[in-house]
Amino acid sequence: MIEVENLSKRYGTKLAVDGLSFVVQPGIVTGFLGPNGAGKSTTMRMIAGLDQPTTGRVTVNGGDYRSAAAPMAELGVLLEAKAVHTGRSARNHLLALAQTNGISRRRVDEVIDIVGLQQVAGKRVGGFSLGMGQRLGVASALLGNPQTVLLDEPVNGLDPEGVLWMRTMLKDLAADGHTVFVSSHLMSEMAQTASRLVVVGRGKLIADTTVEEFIAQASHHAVTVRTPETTRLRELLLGPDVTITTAQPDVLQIEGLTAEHIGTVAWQHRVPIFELTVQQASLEEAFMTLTSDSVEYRSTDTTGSPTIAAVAA
Ligand SMILES: Nc1ncnc2c1ncn2[C@@H]1O[C@H](COP(=O)(O)OP(=O)(O)OP(=O)(O)O)[C@@H](O)[C@H]1O
Repeated sequence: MIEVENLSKRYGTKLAVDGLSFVVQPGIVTGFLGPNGAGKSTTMRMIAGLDQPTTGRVTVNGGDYRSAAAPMAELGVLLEAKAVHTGRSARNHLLALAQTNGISRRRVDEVIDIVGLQQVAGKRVGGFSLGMGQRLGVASALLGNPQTVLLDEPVNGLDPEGVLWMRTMLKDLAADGHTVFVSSHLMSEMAQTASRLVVVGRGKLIADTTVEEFIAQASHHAVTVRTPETTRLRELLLGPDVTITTAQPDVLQIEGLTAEHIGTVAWQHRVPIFELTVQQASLEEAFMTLTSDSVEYRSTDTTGSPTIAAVAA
């Protein structure tokens, strides 16, 4: 479990993290989302004990994990590209890490298997692709079989097979009772991986909720109806707080009524319905809506980047 209480971090005049409080529970994957510069990495660095909070506190598994007898069994961390001896093989890198932390050689082979680096474990890390480097980073994080794992953008640089592997591995870890806290810019990926979301913008908490609630909050609750009798159906449904627009000659867009209500009225008045669809925002759309006021750097290209990877002008 990770408990973050009234956490703030100031760099000069910049308040990078502003009074954040949230709890990351074991047994599920929790996603950490926010536009560029929202304070995700700073928060993760403070959780990992690599940065000192200006105010507030963090506990991992109920205490200060660094003073635990075996810190690597408490928290496994994958932050941005790690400093690794590029001349060393992946196995030797992990062996060195294991030795200094009292971890067995057997566990080194286990984590190499878990991350799928068996074929290249003897090769120099310097020749690794970004994706292989990410897998090695995950292997290091898992070496101590930690109760809690903290991963900053772990799918960065992974190919589709690697992304699928990461998703499955994170879910398996959570299903085994671990606490899994993972940041990503890839909203669609988070939708498939995480059960809960902590969303930040300009250092502040925007949402701490389930993926479903997050999407529902930002959805317009519009219902699309396809019928050959648009005029009649419109007359039957119009009322206070109901907005009906004609999307196509045989398609109505209805806001303010549930699909159940629309379907029942149509059935009662023998109006044929060929389609009745509840519109739901995608996680990308929900994210854009809820964080639109907190984007620090905005891209001038508004053609719909799926990643909100905003560009500083
Ligand atoms: N060492 C530092 N000195 C000064 N400002 C910093 C420092 N580290 C981060 N910041 C600022 O704090 C804010 C939060 O940065 P942070 O890297 O935590 O955001 P982020 O959500 O991880 O962003 P990204 O998704 O781009 O990685 C940014 O405005 C950043 O410029």
